[in-house]
Amino acid sequence: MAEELMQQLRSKATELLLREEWKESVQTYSQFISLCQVQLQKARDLQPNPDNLSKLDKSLCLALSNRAEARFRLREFAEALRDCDEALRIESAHFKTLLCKGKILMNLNRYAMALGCFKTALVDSQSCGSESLNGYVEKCKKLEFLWRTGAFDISEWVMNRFQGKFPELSEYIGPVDLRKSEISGRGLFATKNIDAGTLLFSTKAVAIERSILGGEVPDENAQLVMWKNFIDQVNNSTCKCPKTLNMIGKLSSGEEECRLEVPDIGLFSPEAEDNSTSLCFEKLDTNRVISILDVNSLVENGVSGKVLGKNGDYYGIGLWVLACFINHSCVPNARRVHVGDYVLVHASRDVKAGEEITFAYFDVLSPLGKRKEMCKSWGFDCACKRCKFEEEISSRQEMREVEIGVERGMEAGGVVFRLEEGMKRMMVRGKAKGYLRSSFWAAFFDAYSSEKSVKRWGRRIPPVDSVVDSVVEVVGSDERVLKILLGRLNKSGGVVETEKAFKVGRGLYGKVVKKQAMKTLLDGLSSYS
Ligand SMILES: C[S@@+](CC[C@H](N)C(=O)[O-])C[C@H]1O[C@@H](n2cnc3c(N)ncnc32)[C@H](O)[C@@H]1O
Repeated sequence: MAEELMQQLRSKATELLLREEWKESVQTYSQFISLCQVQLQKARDLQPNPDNLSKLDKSLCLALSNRAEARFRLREFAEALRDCDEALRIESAHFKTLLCKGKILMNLNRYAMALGCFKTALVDSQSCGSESLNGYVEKCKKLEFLWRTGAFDISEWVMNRFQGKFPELSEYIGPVDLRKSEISGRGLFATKNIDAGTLLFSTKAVAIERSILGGEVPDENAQLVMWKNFIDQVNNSTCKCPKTLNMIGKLSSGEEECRLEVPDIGLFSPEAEDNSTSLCFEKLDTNRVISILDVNSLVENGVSGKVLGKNGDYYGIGLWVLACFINHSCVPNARRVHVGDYVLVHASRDVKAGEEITFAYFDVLSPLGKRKEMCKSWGFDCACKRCKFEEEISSRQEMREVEIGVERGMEAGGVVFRLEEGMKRMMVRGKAKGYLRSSFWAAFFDAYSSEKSVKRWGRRIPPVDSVVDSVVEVVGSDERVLKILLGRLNKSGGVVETEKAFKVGRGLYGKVVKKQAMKTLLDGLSSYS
């Protein structure tokens, strides 16, 4: 009777699996597995018949393996892994299970462990002769190497004008660590001296919601739908994966950041184990999820971000957990490049060991007043060195004169001239000069963009090079600054300027774009008006 029922359930579950009806297949396999486990127990207790036991064990192992495959397709990775481990306890070299476990681990970016599974399966695969297994081994080796070394290279894809598949990327944590921040709560810090363009980390989104939002005024309804879908996705991920739940639980929801614990950066490594032994874990309250997303989600085309290979109307919002620990500064030193579901964060200028890694949450090539407004909309007051310095000199006559010039629509060259003269009188030097040039960048940009203006103001305004140097020293590489530099390069074309353009380009796109591909990007930028 029981045998007959088991037979029926097994046939039905297999059929559902073949029809790719994953959810129903999981349900039917679960019924089969429960029944099989009861039968096994009975067989052990009552009539220890080795043949019968072995037959039941084999059936159970295969059912667990198939349920794992269905759960994998449903992206229920934690449960799928549990099934694999249970199946492997019955038969340690079960080919199908090893393959499935390897695929799950690869999806979780746990490359070293995945490679272990594929290699064990390979030993046993002579009889199976699996070509796809060799493919997995090769892919996994490559990703494991990237994860260990951070030696990313997206040049080929860039040179193909972003056509075809995204380059294969892995997660990676470079020379950074999490510590208490003087800015607010926790922050990310450089653990050694880093030069512009160095990859700091790469991480895959927990969730991303994308849409094409065209038009001048973004459609509010479409944005609301996106936001709702995004929250659902995050809730879904936390329900399916205890590690994701644990990571998201560590993020700030905006209150009393100074009291938040500093998590070990290892928690965000793909190789970190889920430290929950059971799958019964607490859910995050939806209101808390919303607050966490409010504080931590990033738009793909943010001021310090660049989405490669997408058009202008494209809009994406996502959650990349390690990036959530990066505080804002008006003197930022990091940028991000979005490639597929990954975000690659790199230094946008040279960074010293121990320095905090910071993003520009908004356009920092803007004056103090505007930056203060933007900070307010983010819910904090910025207390960076640049803001403090500008606050201190804001009442000086020289600064008032520059502001009046801007307010009254004075010619850009005139504003630049007033600012430079004012800085001389106030004896503003070094980095502080870069602070003010960055704040009045719009005037510099306009003054250098027009031939007429350059001719008219001639030597009364500083050369492009020195302004670019001081602005990049303060805010790191920026597309608008690079465009001005490239405009100048098109006219003069010197070796020094070319080298400088490449260095600023590295700060903008990161060293993951090598020289030839960088040239493609720079050419695109200089032809874009
Ligand atoms: C993405 S989180 C950054 C990490 C956060 N400090 C933590 O401990 O999790 C963004 C939040 O950090 C705080 N924050 C970031 N930059 C700041 C700044 N320059 N000044 C004050 N607070 C800042 C704000 O509370 C903001 O909502």
